[in-house]
Amino acid sequence: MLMVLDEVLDAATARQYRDALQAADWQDGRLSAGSLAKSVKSNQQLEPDHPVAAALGRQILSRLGQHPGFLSAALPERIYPPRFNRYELGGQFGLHVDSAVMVLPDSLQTLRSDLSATLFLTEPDEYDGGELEIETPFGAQAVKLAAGAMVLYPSSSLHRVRPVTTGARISSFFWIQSLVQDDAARGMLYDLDRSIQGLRQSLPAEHADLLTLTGVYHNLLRRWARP
Ligand SMILES: O=C(O)CCC(=O)C(=O)O
Ligand SMILES: [Fe+2]
Repeated sequence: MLMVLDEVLDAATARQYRDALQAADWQDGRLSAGSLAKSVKSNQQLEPDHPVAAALGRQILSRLGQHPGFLSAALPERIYPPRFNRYELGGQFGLHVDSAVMVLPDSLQTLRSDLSATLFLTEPDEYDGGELEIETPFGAQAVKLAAGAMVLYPSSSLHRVRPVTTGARISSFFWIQSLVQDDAARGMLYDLDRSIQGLRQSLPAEHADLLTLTGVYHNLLRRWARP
């Protein structure tokens, strides 16, 4: 399931982030690529412990922790500390698949990548190209979002970033280990949760059907969650 979350950051905050990032010192993205990605990757990244990256990464995590749509869609167990990349002057990231298991920085803990995320920090009209193209069972989907919006997609998908031919595309990217590993099960829980939230707008809180559906949601999550 491919999911777009609008306004993870409001436009003004995204602009502040972009300005702070533009002024930071970037390094070749190949330095952090695995052997497959290295051959197809031409972009720039900030070092994980760069002070700007560390500060903005913490702010993004705290926003996500309060974002009902993100929590419901991702059911996050662990989140990789957000990283930042920039593509310009024809920079791109060819077709690849993300590593399945990652070691969390400064820790011996691992993270299984269930979901990959890109949070766009530059507006679509600031650059040409730069679409994140994700292969899905229904064909390739090209994603290019407003600054502050984020896409979540299964880490099992092949994906690429098309060359940025003018301007610069700056984003944050990271991975999520979900409490519910199976994409289809997670998608059904998301649909159920959204329907329950919708019914809550029009039904009394103690409506018997609403209580039953809420119980079904939690009991399915209890059955499928694997912390
Ligand atoms: O820049 C993006 O949107 C995606 C980056 C990516 O695919 C990766 O770093 O593995
Ligand atoms: Fe990737």
